[in-house]
Amino acid sequence: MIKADIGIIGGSGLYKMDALKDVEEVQVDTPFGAPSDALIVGTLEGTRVAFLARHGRNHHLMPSELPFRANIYAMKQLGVKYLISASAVGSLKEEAKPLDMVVPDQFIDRTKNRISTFFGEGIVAHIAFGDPVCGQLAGVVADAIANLNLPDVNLHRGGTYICMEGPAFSTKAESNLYRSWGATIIGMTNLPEAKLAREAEIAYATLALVTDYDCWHPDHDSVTVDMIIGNLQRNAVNAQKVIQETVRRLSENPFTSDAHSALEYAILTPLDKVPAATKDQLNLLLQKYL
Ligand SMILES: CSC[C@H]1O[C@H](OP(=O)(O)O)[C@H](O)[C@@H]1O
Ligand SMILES: Nc1ncnc2[nH]cnc12
Repeated sequence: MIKADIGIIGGSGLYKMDALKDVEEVQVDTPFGAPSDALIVGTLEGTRVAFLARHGRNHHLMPSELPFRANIYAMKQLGVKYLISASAVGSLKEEAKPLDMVVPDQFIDRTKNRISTFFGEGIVAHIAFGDPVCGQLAGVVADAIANLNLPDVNLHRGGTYICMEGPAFSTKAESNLYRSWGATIIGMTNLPEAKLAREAEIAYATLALVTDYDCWHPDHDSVTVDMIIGNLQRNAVNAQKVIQETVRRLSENPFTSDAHSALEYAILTPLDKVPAATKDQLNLLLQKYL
């Protein structure tokens, strides 16, 4: 059975991890369909890790098309306990410059069209989500960034990530509205992942890599893909260094997170009243509570 302790989801620009050794490509099937791509399981800093390109290795899936449930369930099937999500983001604050890294601690949901729960079909659960990322894992990621001292990269500990539907970027009115809410960064992918990871009792943290100033900044042109391609490439190199350092630190100091028992008091439906087909489908999440 192929196993990995740490999962890595690579976003725009990060389609592979060059430093992985003893690599196996695993086609994982889940009750929620196929993930975005094969999972690449390999050794990094002596630990087995599983890498998944969120949009597929050729970036063929839009944010609204991503199989979020399959992606998180596939990680769970491999035994992943810690999940690091690398993501390209626009900046909503002057001080968060392109190439900077933000480790957010909050999200605001502006998506319209995402399935963000494994529950339903005869079972109801409400996970606590006041602190949507695992503070311990976020701390390890932030410490890794601080320790690396990458040129032209400032670290921002904490901040709010607006998750919009896309695929079009925001209007200036929207961008300024999010700024008035005090948000730090904007992207299109991380909130459904964070919710599903919490339901799957996987500790989740975001490594947000700033590519642009969205469209609010008077001294910068509005974001276009063409404009951010160079930053995506530089960010991908930096992200791999941060992920490697994070994995090294995690392997040396593994921890138990509240996320690892998130379902303990979340399920309202008596488990003996849950339809058998639903119980089967969610077996991996429910087995420890049966
Ligand atoms: C490359 S511009 C928009 C695109 O980038 C972000 O992707 P990811 O979060 O997967 O790194 C953003 O969410 C959009 O999908
Ligand atoms: N400005 C932006 N808005 C939404 N997602 C992004 N990903 C990178 N830059 C972005």
